[in-house]
Amino acid sequence: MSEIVLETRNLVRDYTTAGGMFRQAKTVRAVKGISLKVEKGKTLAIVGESGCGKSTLARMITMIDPPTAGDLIIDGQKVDTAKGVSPELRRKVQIVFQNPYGSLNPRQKIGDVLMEPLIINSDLPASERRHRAMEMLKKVGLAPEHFNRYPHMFSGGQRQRIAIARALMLNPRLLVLDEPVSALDLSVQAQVLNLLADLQDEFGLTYVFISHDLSVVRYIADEVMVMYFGEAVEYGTRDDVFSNPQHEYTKTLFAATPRTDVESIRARLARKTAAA
Ligand SMILES: Nc1ncnc2c1ncn2[C@@H]1O[C@H](COP(=O)(O)OP(=O)(O)OP(=O)(O)O)[C@@H](O)[C@H]1O
Repeated sequence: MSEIVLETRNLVRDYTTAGGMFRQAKTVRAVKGISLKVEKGKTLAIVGESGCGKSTLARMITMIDPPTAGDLIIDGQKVDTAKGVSPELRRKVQIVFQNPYGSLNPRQKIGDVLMEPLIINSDLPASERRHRAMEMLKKVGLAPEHFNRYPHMFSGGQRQRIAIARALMLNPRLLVLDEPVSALDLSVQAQVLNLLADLQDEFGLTYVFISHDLSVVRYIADEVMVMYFGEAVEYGTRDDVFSNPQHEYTKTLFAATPRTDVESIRARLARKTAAA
């Protein structure tokens, strides 16, 4: 039987902007009732143009920003969204942001970046924390000597690997990836996407992958949701959505998007690695 790691039922998020002397307070419904289910080990990609509510949905799933209404169910358990994030939820659900420059503290060595979640959320002894951080560095394709270096000493792709490693330190069930490769060069994008695919296989991870890049989505997703003005206008398997889009907006989006070919870069990288 399939195991559902993430379910949302009618998630809604309203934002109220403050009023002023000449302005009335206004409420904007950024997400208008999103329902979805993601099975263990699968990737749901959320696509749509800027401002359609993708990041708001990501922030609700990770409880950075609690929903205004609706249900959030993680591993079959309804989250009490009024109570804020429990330590259990923090362990199970992690997020990786687009900007690896902004998400790492420049004054913290990489080893400390990786060990921090364990200090806050576990009672592992220091030697074990260090061992786990070293192991995770290797898993994301970095080396033990990187442990004592600072973020500015790494390239963009390496920094994103560090952010992914940090997100995995607590063995989460669900990883929300908010445009994780958008800030990277195309060839580096392919490497990071490969890494994410490998880590998913190794750890049985479930992904919610937010992106505006359809070639990336075509490569990484099992299922695709297309959002438009806070609503899901399309939701289905990747092949169904790509080969037979139903909604006018999706048809226009697909027609307007040039295909940057991440898949061909991936194939080239695979050939290079095989030849090395
Ligand atoms: N904190 C906030 N206060 C007020 N309005 C907000 C806030 N966050 C988001 N919004 C509004 O909610 C809507 C959805 O924004 P959101 O950032 O989720 O879209 P997005 O699809 O992720 O866009 P992008 O790809 O540009 O990040 C937008 O109209 C945005 O202006």
